[in-house]
Amino acid sequence: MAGPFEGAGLTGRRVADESLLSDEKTMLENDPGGMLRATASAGAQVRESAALAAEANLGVLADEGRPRAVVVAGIGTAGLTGDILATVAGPRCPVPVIGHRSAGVPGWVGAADVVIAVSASGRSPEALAAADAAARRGARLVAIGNPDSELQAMAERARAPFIPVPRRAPARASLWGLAVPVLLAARSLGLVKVNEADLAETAARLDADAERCRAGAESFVNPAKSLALGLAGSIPIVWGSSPLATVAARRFADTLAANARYPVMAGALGEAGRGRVGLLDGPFGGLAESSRDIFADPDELAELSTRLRLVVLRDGGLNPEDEADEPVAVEERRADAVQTLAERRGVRCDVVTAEGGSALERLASLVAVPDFASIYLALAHGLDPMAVPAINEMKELSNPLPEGLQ
Ligand SMILES: O=P(O)(O)OC[C@H]1O[C@H](O)[C@H](O)[C@@H](O)[C@@H]1O
Repeated sequence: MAGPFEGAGLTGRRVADESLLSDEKTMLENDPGGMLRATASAGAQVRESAALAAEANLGVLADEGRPRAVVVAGIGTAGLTGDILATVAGPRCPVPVIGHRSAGVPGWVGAADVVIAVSASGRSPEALAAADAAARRGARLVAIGNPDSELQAMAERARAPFIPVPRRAPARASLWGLAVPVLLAARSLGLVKVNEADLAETAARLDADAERCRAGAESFVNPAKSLALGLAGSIPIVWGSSPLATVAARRFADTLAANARYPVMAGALGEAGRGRVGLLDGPFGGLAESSRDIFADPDELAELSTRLRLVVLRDGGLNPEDEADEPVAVEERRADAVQTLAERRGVRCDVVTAEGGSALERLASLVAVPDFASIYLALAHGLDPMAVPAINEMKELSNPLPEGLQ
Protein backbone atom coordinates (compact mmCIF):
# COMPACT_ATOMS: atom_id res chain seq x y z
CA MET A 1 0.00 0.00 0.00
CA ALA A 2 1.18 3.47 -0.77
CA GLY A 3 2.68 5.29 2.20
CA PRO A 4 1.42 8.72 3.08
CA PHE A 5 4.35 10.40 1.36
CA GLU A 6 4.35 8.38 -1.82
CA GLY A 7 4.79 10.67 -4.78
CA ALA A 8 6.04 13.46 -2.54
CA GLY A 9 9.58 12.86 -3.77
CA LEU A 10 10.92 11.92 -0.37
CA THR A 11 14.19 10.12 -0.72
CA GLY A 12 17.28 10.48 1.39
CA ARG A 13 18.90 9.20 4.56
CA ARG A 14 17.89 9.99 8.10
CA VAL A 15 21.55 9.98 9.19
CA ALA A 16 24.12 11.95 7.21
CA ASP A 17 26.80 9.92 5.49
CA GLU A 18 30.17 11.64 5.32
CA SER A 19 31.35 9.35 2.53
CA LEU A 20 28.78 10.93 0.21
CA LEU A 21 30.91 14.07 0.27
CA SER A 22 34.17 12.42 -0.67
CA ASP A 23 33.63 11.65 -4.34
CA GLU A 24 33.12 14.58 -6.68
CA LYS A 25 31.45 12.50 -9.39
CA THR A 26 28.85 11.06 -6.98
CA MET A 27 28.14 14.52 -5.58
CA LEU A 28 27.53 15.97 -9.02
CA GLU A 29 25.25 13.03 -9.83
CA ASN A 30 23.30 13.63 -6.64
CA ASP A 31 22.89 17.28 -7.60
CA PRO A 32 21.18 16.81 -10.97
CA GLY A 33 19.74 20.33 -11.02
CA GLY A 34 23.20 21.85 -10.51
CA MET A 35 22.79 23.73 -7.21
CA LEU A 36 26.56 23.60 -6.64
CA ARG A 37 27.21 25.10 -10.05
CA ALA A 38 24.50 27.73 -9.62
CA THR A 39 25.88 28.72 -6.21
CA ALA A 40 29.40 28.94 -7.61
CA SER A 41 28.14 31.55 -10.09
CA ALA A 42 27.60 34.11 -7.30
CA GLY A 43 30.62 36.23 -8.32
CA ALA A 44 29.55 36.12 -11.99
CA GLN A 45 26.04 37.14 -10.93
CA VAL A 46 27.44 40.27 -9.24
CA ARG A 47 29.32 41.27 -12.40
CA GLU A 48 26.49 40.47 -14.77
CA SER A 49 23.84 42.26 -12.72
CA ALA A 50 26.04 45.33 -12.28
CA ALA A 51 26.41 45.50 -16.08
CA LEU A 52 22.67 45.04 -16.63
CA ALA A 53 21.82 47.70 -14.06
CA ALA A 54 24.22 50.10 -15.77
CA GLU A 55 22.23 49.66 -18.99
CA ALA A 56 18.88 50.29 -17.32
CA ASN A 57 17.64 53.81 -17.21
CA LEU A 58 18.03 54.28 -13.45
CA GLY A 59 18.79 57.97 -13.88
CA VAL A 60 15.07 58.72 -14.16
CA LEU A 61 14.70 57.67 -10.53
CA ALA A 62 16.99 60.42 -9.37
CA ASP A 63 15.24 63.13 -11.36
CA GLU A 64 12.57 63.55 -8.74
CA GLY A 65 15.07 63.77 -5.92
CA ARG A 66 15.34 61.89 -2.66
CA PRO A 67 12.26 59.82 -1.84
CA ARG A 68 10.44 59.82 1.49
CA ALA A 69 10.92 56.06 1.85
CA VAL A 70 12.01 53.03 -0.15
CA VAL A 71 9.95 49.87 -0.10
CA VAL A 72 11.56 46.68 -1.36
CA ALA A 73 8.75 44.28 -2.23
CA GLY A 74 9.17 40.56 -2.84
CA ILE A 75 9.00 37.19 -1.15
CA GLY A 76 11.61 34.59 -0.22
CA THR A 77 15.06 35.36 -1.59
CA ALA A 78 13.71 38.42 -3.41
CA GLY A 79 12.47 39.64 -0.01
CA LEU A 80 15.92 39.20 1.50
CA THR A 81 17.30 41.79 -0.93
CA GLY A 82 15.41 44.44 1.07
CA ASP A 83 17.26 43.38 4.23
CA ILE A 84 20.52 43.51 2.29
CA LEU A 85 19.81 47.04 1.12
CA ALA A 86 18.89 48.14 4.65
CA THR A 87 22.07 46.71 6.14
CA VAL A 88 24.42 47.95 3.40
CA ALA A 89 22.81 51.41 3.58
CA GLY A 90 23.40 51.25 7.33
CA PRO A 91 22.07 53.40 10.13
CA ARG A 92 23.10 56.62 8.38
CA CYS A 93 20.73 56.01 5.49
CA PRO A 94 18.78 59.28 5.15
CA VAL A 95 15.45 57.59 4.39
CA PRO A 96 13.78 54.47 5.76
CA VAL A 97 14.25 51.26 3.78
CA ILE A 98 11.35 48.92 4.33
CA GLY A 99 11.15 45.31 3.24
CA HIS A 100 7.62 44.27 2.35
CA ARG A 101 6.91 40.57 2.01
CA SER A 102 3.17 40.43 1.51
CA ALA A 103 1.09 41.42 -1.49
CA GLY A 104 0.77 45.09 -2.39
CA VAL A 105 2.53 47.89 -0.54
CA PRO A 106 2.00 49.42 2.91
CA GLY A 107 -1.01 51.75 3.12
CA TRP A 108 1.05 54.91 3.48
CA VAL A 109 2.99 54.49 0.21
CA GLY A 110 2.34 57.35 -2.18
CA ALA A 111 3.89 59.64 -4.76
CA ALA A 112 6.80 60.62 -2.51
CA ASP A 113 8.08 57.04 -2.24
CA VAL A 114 10.03 54.54 -4.32
CA VAL A 115 8.97 50.91 -4.66
CA ILE A 116 11.50 48.34 -5.80
CA ALA A 117 9.61 45.21 -6.86
CA VAL A 118 11.83 42.12 -6.99
CA SER A 119 11.04 38.64 -8.29
CA ALA A 120 13.47 36.12 -9.77
CA SER A 121 10.70 34.52 -11.81
CA GLY A 122 9.06 37.86 -12.52
CA ARG A 123 5.74 36.43 -11.44
CA SER A 124 5.40 36.25 -7.67
CA PRO A 125 1.99 37.61 -6.69
CA GLU A 126 3.69 39.70 -3.98
CA ALA A 127 6.01 41.57 -6.38
CA LEU A 128 3.34 41.92 -9.07
CA ALA A 129 0.80 43.32 -6.64
CA ALA A 130 3.43 45.73 -5.31
CA ALA A 131 4.32 46.96 -8.80
CA ASP A 132 0.66 47.40 -9.58
CA ALA A 133 -0.06 49.27 -6.34
CA ALA A 134 3.00 51.50 -6.80
CA ALA A 135 1.88 52.46 -10.31
CA ARG A 136 -1.67 53.16 -9.14
CA ARG A 137 -0.52 55.35 -6.28
CA GLY A 138 1.94 57.30 -8.37
CA ALA A 139 5.01 56.06 -6.48
CA ARG A 140 8.25 55.76 -8.41
CA LEU A 141 8.74 52.13 -9.40
CA VAL A 142 11.78 50.02 -10.32
CA ALA A 143 11.29 46.36 -11.16
CA ILE A 144 13.96 43.66 -11.05
CA GLY A 145 13.68 40.07 -12.27
CA ASN A 146 13.25 37.66 -15.10
CA PRO A 147 13.06 39.30 -18.54
CA ASP A 148 9.96 38.67 -20.66
CA SER A 149 7.88 38.18 -17.55
CA GLU A 150 4.70 39.70 -16.22
CA LEU A 151 6.81 41.92 -14.00
CA GLN A 152 8.64 43.35 -16.99
CA ALA A 153 5.36 43.95 -18.81
CA MET A 154 3.99 45.73 -15.77
CA ALA A 155 7.09 47.93 -15.46
CA GLU A 156 6.82 48.82 -19.14
CA ARG A 157 3.19 49.76 -18.79
CA ALA A 158 4.13 51.99 -15.86
CA ARG A 159 7.10 53.41 -17.86
CA ALA A 160 9.32 52.35 -14.99
CA PRO A 161 12.91 51.12 -15.26
CA PHE A 162 13.25 47.33 -15.40
CA ILE A 163 16.49 45.50 -14.69
CA PRO A 164 16.40 42.11 -16.41
CA VAL A 165 18.09 39.39 -14.36
CA PRO A 166 18.26 36.26 -16.52
CA ARG A 167 16.83 33.27 -14.71
CA ARG A 168 19.30 30.42 -14.76
CA ALA A 169 18.76 28.90 -11.34
CA PRO A 170 16.13 28.76 -8.59
CA ALA A 171 15.52 32.05 -6.82
CA ARG A 172 17.55 31.07 -3.76
CA ALA A 173 20.64 30.51 -5.92
CA SER A 174 20.14 33.92 -7.57
CA LEU A 175 20.58 36.05 -4.44
CA TRP A 176 23.49 38.08 -5.81
CA GLY A 177 21.94 38.59 -9.22
CA LEU A 178 18.88 40.08 -7.51
CA ALA A 179 20.59 41.99 -4.70
CA VAL A 180 23.06 43.99 -6.82
CA PRO A 181 20.39 45.78 -8.93
CA VAL A 182 18.49 46.66 -5.74
CA LEU A 183 21.65 48.25 -4.36
CA LEU A 184 22.38 50.07 -7.60
CA ALA A 185 18.84 51.43 -7.83
CA ALA A 186 19.27 52.75 -4.27
CA ARG A 187 22.67 54.16 -5.22
CA SER A 188 21.11 56.16 -8.03
CA LEU A 189 18.82 57.67 -5.38
CA GLY A 190 21.85 58.63 -3.31
CA LEU A 191 20.94 56.26 -0.48
CA VAL A 192 23.83 53.84 -0.45
CA LYS A 193 27.54 54.03 -1.18
CA VAL A 194 28.49 51.05 -3.30
CA ASN A 195 31.28 51.78 -5.74
CA GLU A 196 32.69 49.78 -8.63
CA ALA A 197 35.64 48.61 -6.54
CA ASP A 198 33.27 47.27 -3.86
CA LEU A 199 31.38 45.31 -6.50
CA ALA A 200 34.57 43.96 -8.06
CA GLU A 201 36.00 42.94 -4.67
CA THR A 202 32.72 41.32 -3.64
CA ALA A 203 32.63 39.34 -6.88
CA ALA A 204 36.26 38.30 -6.43
CA ARG A 205 35.60 37.15 -2.86
CA LEU A 206 32.58 35.11 -3.95
CA ASP A 207 34.72 33.51 -6.66
CA ALA A 208 37.50 32.71 -4.20
CA ASP A 209 35.06 31.20 -1.70
CA ALA A 210 33.45 29.11 -4.45
CA GLU A 211 36.89 27.80 -5.27
CA ARG A 212 37.62 26.88 -1.62
CA CYS A 213 34.20 25.23 -1.38
CA ARG A 214 34.30 23.31 -4.67
CA ALA A 215 33.10 19.72 -4.74
CA GLY A 216 36.60 18.41 -5.50
CA ALA A 217 38.09 19.95 -2.32
CA GLU A 218 38.02 17.45 0.55
CA SER A 219 36.42 18.23 3.88
CA PHE A 220 39.65 19.04 5.72
CA VAL A 221 40.38 21.90 3.31
CA ASN A 222 36.79 22.71 2.35
CA PRO A 223 35.19 25.02 4.96
CA ALA A 224 31.68 24.35 3.65
CA LYS A 225 31.98 20.57 3.87
CA SER A 226 33.38 20.74 7.39
CA LEU A 227 30.63 23.17 8.47
CA ALA A 228 28.01 20.84 6.95
CA LEU A 229 29.41 17.73 8.62
CA GLY A 230 29.58 19.54 11.96
CA LEU A 231 25.91 20.48 11.66
CA ALA A 232 24.79 17.02 10.56
CA GLY A 233 22.19 15.57 12.92
CA SER A 234 22.00 18.72 15.06
CA ILE A 235 19.55 21.56 15.42
CA PRO A 236 21.52 24.55 14.13
CA ILE A 237 21.24 27.86 15.95
CA VAL A 238 22.68 30.68 13.84
CA TRP A 239 23.28 34.03 15.48
CA GLY A 240 24.73 37.13 13.85
CA SER A 241 26.88 39.51 15.89
CA SER A 242 25.79 42.66 14.02
CA PRO A 243 22.86 43.71 11.82
CA LEU A 244 24.88 42.72 8.75
CA ALA A 245 25.83 39.34 10.20
CA THR A 246 22.19 38.81 11.16
CA VAL A 247 21.13 39.13 7.51
CA ALA A 248 23.68 36.40 6.73
CA ALA A 249 22.30 34.32 9.65
CA ARG A 250 18.77 34.54 8.25
CA ARG A 251 20.04 33.59 4.83
CA PHE A 252 21.73 30.50 6.32
CA ALA A 253 18.45 29.53 7.97
CA ASP A 254 16.69 29.84 4.60
CA THR A 255 19.22 27.75 2.69
CA LEU A 256 19.52 25.12 5.43
CA ALA A 257 15.75 24.76 5.40
CA ALA A 258 15.25 24.75 1.63
CA ASN A 259 18.35 22.81 0.54
CA ALA A 260 19.02 20.49 3.50
CA ARG A 261 15.53 20.51 5.10
CA TYR A 262 16.95 21.32 8.53
CA PRO A 263 15.03 23.19 11.19
CA VAL A 264 17.07 26.22 12.18
CA MET A 265 16.79 29.05 14.59
CA ALA A 266 18.45 32.23 13.40
CA GLY A 267 18.57 35.81 14.55
CA ALA A 268 20.49 38.68 16.08
CA LEU A 269 22.81 37.87 18.93
CA GLY A 270 21.88 41.10 20.70
CA GLU A 271 18.30 39.98 20.99
CA ALA A 272 19.13 36.32 21.55
CA GLY A 273 21.30 37.34 24.50
CA ARG A 274 18.17 38.60 26.26
CA GLY A 275 16.04 35.55 25.50
CA ARG A 276 16.82 32.64 23.29
CA VAL A 277 20.32 32.17 24.62
CA GLY A 278 18.45 30.23 27.33
CA LEU A 279 18.26 27.36 24.82
CA LEU A 280 21.87 26.60 25.63
CA ASP A 281 20.70 25.39 29.06
CA GLY A 282 17.88 23.22 27.76
CA PRO A 283 17.19 19.61 26.76
CA PHE A 284 18.89 20.04 23.38
CA GLY A 285 21.72 22.17 24.81
CA GLY A 286 23.63 21.75 28.07
CA LEU A 287 21.29 19.01 29.35
CA ALA A 288 21.86 16.85 26.28
CA GLU A 289 25.59 17.37 26.57
CA SER A 290 25.90 16.67 30.30
CA SER A 291 23.88 13.45 30.14
CA ARG A 292 26.03 11.97 27.39
CA ASP A 293 27.73 8.74 28.29
CA ILE A 294 31.35 9.12 27.28
CA PHE A 295 31.71 5.34 26.87
CA ALA A 296 28.70 4.98 24.59
CA ASP A 297 29.12 4.05 20.96
CA PRO A 298 29.39 7.41 19.13
CA ASP A 299 27.23 6.16 16.23
CA GLU A 300 24.45 5.15 18.56
CA LEU A 301 24.72 8.44 20.38
CA ALA A 302 24.43 10.42 17.19
CA GLU A 303 21.13 8.73 16.53
CA LEU A 304 19.85 8.98 20.07
CA SER A 305 20.44 12.53 21.08
CA THR A 306 19.55 15.56 19.06
CA ARG A 307 21.76 18.42 20.10
CA LEU A 308 22.08 22.06 19.33
CA ARG A 309 24.99 23.29 17.30
CA LEU A 310 25.74 26.95 17.46
CA VAL A 311 27.00 28.91 14.47
CA VAL A 312 28.16 32.42 15.30
CA LEU A 313 28.54 34.76 12.35
CA ARG A 314 30.85 37.56 13.43
CA ASP A 315 31.30 40.87 11.74
CA GLY A 316 34.91 40.87 12.81
CA GLY A 317 35.01 44.33 14.31
CA LEU A 318 35.23 45.87 10.86
CA ASN A 319 32.05 47.89 11.19
CA PRO A 320 32.76 51.59 10.87
CA GLU A 321 31.99 53.26 14.17
CA ASP A 322 28.73 55.13 13.93
CA GLU A 323 26.79 56.86 16.63
CA ALA A 324 23.53 55.36 15.50
CA ASP A 325 25.02 51.90 15.57
CA GLU A 326 25.91 49.74 18.49
CA PRO A 327 29.63 50.06 19.24
CA VAL A 328 31.68 47.31 17.64
CA ALA A 329 33.26 46.55 21.01
CA VAL A 330 29.83 45.62 22.41
CA GLU A 331 29.12 43.30 19.49
CA GLU A 332 32.49 41.68 19.85
CA ARG A 333 32.15 41.15 23.60
CA ARG A 334 28.75 39.60 23.08
CA ALA A 335 30.07 37.22 20.44
CA ASP A 336 32.95 36.22 22.76
CA ALA A 337 30.44 35.76 25.58
CA VAL A 338 28.14 33.41 23.68
CA GLN A 339 31.11 31.32 22.60
CA THR A 340 32.15 31.04 26.26
CA LEU A 341 28.61 30.08 27.27
CA ALA A 342 28.54 27.35 24.65
CA GLU A 343 31.93 26.05 25.71
CA ARG A 344 30.94 25.93 29.38
CA ARG A 345 27.91 23.80 28.51
CA GLY A 346 29.69 21.57 26.02
CA VAL A 347 27.56 22.90 23.15
CA ARG A 348 29.59 22.76 19.96
CA CYS A 349 30.10 26.03 18.16
CA ASP A 350 31.33 27.12 14.74
CA VAL A 351 32.45 30.66 14.05
CA VAL A 352 32.54 32.35 10.67
CA THR A 353 34.21 35.76 10.73
CA ALA A 354 33.57 38.38 8.08
CA GLU A 355 36.40 39.56 5.90
CA GLY A 356 36.74 42.42 3.47
CA GLY A 357 36.52 46.18 3.53
CA SER A 358 33.06 47.13 2.29
CA ALA A 359 29.77 46.11 3.87
CA LEU A 360 28.84 44.21 0.71
CA GLU A 361 32.05 42.22 0.65
CA ARG A 362 31.75 41.42 4.37
CA LEU A 363 28.22 40.20 3.80
CA ALA A 364 29.42 38.04 0.90
CA SER A 365 32.12 36.54 3.11
CA LEU A 366 29.45 35.49 5.64
CA VAL A 367 27.04 34.10 3.05
CA ALA A 368 29.27 32.16 0.64
CA VAL A 369 30.57 29.32 2.83
CA PRO A 370 27.22 28.75 4.61
CA ASP A 371 25.45 28.66 1.20
CA PHE A 372 27.68 25.80 0.10
CA ALA A 373 27.41 24.13 3.51
CA SER A 374 23.63 23.90 3.11
CA ILE A 375 24.11 22.07 -0.19
CA TYR A 376 26.73 19.68 1.20
CA LEU A 377 24.47 18.91 4.15
CA ALA A 378 21.67 18.00 1.70
CA LEU A 379 24.07 15.81 -0.28
CA ALA A 380 25.32 14.07 2.88
CA HIS A 381 21.70 13.09 3.56
CA GLY A 382 21.25 11.88 -0.02
CA LEU A 383 18.84 14.74 -0.69
CA ASP A 384 18.67 16.55 -4.00
CA PRO A 385 19.42 20.12 -2.85
CA MET A 386 17.35 21.61 -5.62
CA ALA A 387 14.16 19.61 -5.16
CA VAL A 388 11.55 21.31 -2.98
CA PRO A 389 8.56 18.92 -2.98
CA ALA A 390 6.92 20.43 0.11
CA ILE A 391 7.16 23.97 -1.26
CA ASN A 392 5.62 22.89 -4.57
CA GLU A 393 2.91 20.93 -2.79
CA MET A 394 2.17 23.91 -0.58
CA LYS A 395 1.78 26.15 -3.63
CA GLU A 396 -0.45 23.58 -5.35
CA LEU A 397 -2.68 23.06 -2.33
CA SER A 398 -3.02 26.73 -1.51
CA ASN A 399 -3.63 27.96 -5.05
CA PRO A 400 -7.28 28.65 -5.78
CA LEU A 401 -8.86 26.19 -8.18
CA PRO A 402 -9.26 27.48 -11.70
CA GLU A 403 -12.72 28.85 -12.38
CA GLY A 404 -15.27 26.21 -13.30
CA LEU A 405 -13.62 23.62 -11.07
CA GLN A 406 -14.74 25.14 -7.79
O1 LIG B 1 11.77 35.58 -6.74
P1 LIG B 1 10.48 34.93 -7.05
O2 LIG B 1 10.49 34.23 -8.37
O3 LIG B 1 9.37 35.92 -6.94
O4 LIG B 1 10.23 33.83 -5.99
C1 LIG B 1 10.01 34.12 -4.65
C2 LIG B 1 10.06 32.85 -3.83
O5 LIG B 1 9.12 31.97 -4.41
C3 LIG B 1 9.03 30.64 -3.93
O6 LIG B 1 8.31 30.65 -2.75
C4 LIG B 1 10.37 29.98 -3.76
O7 LIG B 1 10.24 28.81 -3.00
C5 LIG B 1 11.39 30.89 -3.11
O8 LIG B 1 12.67 30.28 -3.15
C6 LIG B 1 11.44 32.20 -3.85
O9 LIG B 1 12.40 33.05 -3.29
